Amino acid sequence: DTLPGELPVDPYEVSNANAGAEPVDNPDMFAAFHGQAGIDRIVDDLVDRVTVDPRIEEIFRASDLVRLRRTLKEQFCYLLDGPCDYTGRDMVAAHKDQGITTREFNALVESLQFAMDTEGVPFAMQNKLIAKLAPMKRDVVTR
Ligand code: HEM
Repeated sequence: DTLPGELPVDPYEVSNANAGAEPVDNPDMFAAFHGQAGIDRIVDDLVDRVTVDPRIEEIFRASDLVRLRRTLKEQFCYLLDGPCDYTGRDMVAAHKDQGITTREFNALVESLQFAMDTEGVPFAMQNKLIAKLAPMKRDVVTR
């Protein structure tokens, strides 16, 4: 559910299909990310990094970071086959007005890798999440 401080958004259909991929087919992934607490730390670290990264911070200036943290935590938990549903918007809708480039996409992935390293997620498990996210590039990158 929405958290205190979240800004309202236009109505949309809530569905796990909005997460952009099916969960990983690996029962060890959720534990490898240290469960919901680990995912929460990774997402918070990721958002902290991208919002100060001079390559991309401007893109996040107008966004609702309370909502972004919540929906990213849900999405990662869902994709890692954890006990979550994703309630956010689909990847096209979430990124369509942002003019994101491939370089900017790669900058965010780099921050995610730092965040997963900091959490101590094994490299092979990191790569399985990255492999889930990589095809979403076509929905996120618009220029
Ligand atoms: C595969 C990579 C990515 C994933 C999985 C992802 C995921 C998400 C999610 C779950 C949301 C929130 C959806 C909602 O509010 O309902 C979101 C919003 C957003 N994303 Fe991404 N994202 C990705 C790449 C990027 C990149 C590369 C950038 C910029 C460099 C970016 C910038 C943003 C911004 C600024 C918002 C907030 C939009 C708003 O305030 O309306 N995202 N993203």
